Amino acid sequence: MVLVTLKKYHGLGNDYLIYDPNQNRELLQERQIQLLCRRNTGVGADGILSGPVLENEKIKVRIFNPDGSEAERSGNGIRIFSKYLKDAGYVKEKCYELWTKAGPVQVEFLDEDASRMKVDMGYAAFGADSIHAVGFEGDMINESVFFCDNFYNITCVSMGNPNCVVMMEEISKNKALHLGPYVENSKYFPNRINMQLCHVVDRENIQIEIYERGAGYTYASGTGACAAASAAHKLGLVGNRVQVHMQGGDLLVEFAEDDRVFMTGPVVYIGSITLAENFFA
Ligand SMILES: N[C@@H](CCC[C@H](N)C(=O)O)C(=O)O
Repeated sequence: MVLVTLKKYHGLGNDYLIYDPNQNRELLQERQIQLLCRRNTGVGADGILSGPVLENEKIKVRIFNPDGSEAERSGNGIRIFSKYLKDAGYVKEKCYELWTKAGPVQVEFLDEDASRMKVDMGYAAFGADSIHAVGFEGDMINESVFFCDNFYNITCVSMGNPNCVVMMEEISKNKALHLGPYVENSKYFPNRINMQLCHVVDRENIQIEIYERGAGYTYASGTGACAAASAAHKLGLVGNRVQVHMQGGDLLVEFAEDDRVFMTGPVVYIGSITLAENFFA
């Protein structure tokens, strides 16, 4: 009898399952990830964090979208996985380094129960090559691009993973649901892309709606928040400290003197799940 156990956490309503290979026997296959993430017939999640894999003194995590594809990075995923590492006793320090497919990030726990963290997300990159965009050269800042029904002003940002920030006067969930699939699967982005609709409220506040690659509409995104704030910062629309307002709540994004990006926000533990023996059958 093989019992599969998972933990569930969320960051501002962006929910993830933790699959710890040290507690379970086998690695999850693409089809199993899809089944687990289904809202009505599975456990339901915006993604799966598989780890920790402990190698050469590095702590590694793999990030999977609900369609089974692997993401290079996830901001909420990093905070969620960090809380799990604390809760499960893997990490005892106040600061530690976590390795994602896109390289390492530095995490600082801001309180005893690891429910709030500040993460050094590295630098935003705006080059077409950093998101493997086709048909563009150099930085993709404030480009007018046609998607489905209209021209949109976009700024593309790699936060380790690819993001397309669409600047708009008014944003809504319906607009994200309408435009998201066209942007995600556009011919310009053969690796697909995450989309953020972004409304700049003032120099300290922006509002975003998110449509994620491999996941669809989500309540919040850490890399999405950093990408949108970075786009607004690059365009000179915001200062060095930006509150990013999303359906699920707010993340603070800060820029250092050299434009290094820091993300601060919460994580909540939901519970532990043991799958029915025949769940994958
Ligand atoms: N929810 C995330 C981003 C997850 C990965 C994304 N869907 C991708 O494929 O890049 C976040 O909080 O950053």
